Amino acid sequence: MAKAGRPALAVDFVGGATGYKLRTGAARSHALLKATGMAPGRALTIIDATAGLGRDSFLLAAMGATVTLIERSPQVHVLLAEALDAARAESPELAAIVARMTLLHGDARELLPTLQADVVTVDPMHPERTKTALVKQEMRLLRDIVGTDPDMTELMQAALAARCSRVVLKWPLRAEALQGVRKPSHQIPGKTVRYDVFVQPRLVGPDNSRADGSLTS
Ligand SMILES: C[S@@+](CC[C@H](N)C(=O)[O-])C[C@H]1O[C@@H](n2cnc3c(N)ncnc32)[C@H](O)[C@@H]1O
Repeated sequence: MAKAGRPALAVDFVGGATGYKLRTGAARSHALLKATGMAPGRALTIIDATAGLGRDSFLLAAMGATVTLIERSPQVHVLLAEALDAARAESPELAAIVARMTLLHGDARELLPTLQADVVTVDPMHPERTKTALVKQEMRLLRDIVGTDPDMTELMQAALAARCSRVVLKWPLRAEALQGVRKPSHQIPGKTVRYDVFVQPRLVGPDNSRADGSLTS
């Protein structure tokens, strides 16, 4: 429930910032696309391990990816489910995007070992900035519900152990690297956040098969 005098947290794929990015074409040059390795004609499968307000997932699905969203907060999961339903009913274009999105409720640390995708994205709640006015209101509302994600290192370790070829961590531009997580392969800076990209070593099984089922020579 919203605190007195404060608006309630809302997830909106039809209007708002998400809709704006799509309408103006700004989505096509978004740094997240580069970080995930998306390119025209390259439809990736992506697991968004921290779905939150679903904006990153929606952007990726709108650009052609098939996205599995994982959210552990029951309240946020309900908001996401309702927003997906609303977008599905809004127009055939939005329904086509939503058809590429699958929402799961649960803890990604437990679900990731059961899933497989090209890319896993992780965007935990970022450390609070000293100038709290700079934190967008919707992030403050989200933090009131989900807290601070103190187990984000464990989540990153689960992501790095998952069956995927790339992990992307969204993190504040100038923040220290997460303790207990290996160095990223490279970083892609945005205006206020950066994307730490971890290219995964190719997994080869005892029978010379790779994680994707193909055989090594
Ligand atoms: C910063 S928000 C993500 C915002 C999202 N990238 C977006 O575009 O709206 C982080 C979200 O991840 C969720 N979360 C954190 N750790 C999680 C975990 N281990 N499993 C599932 N969800 C998790 C939190 O409940 C919160 O809703």
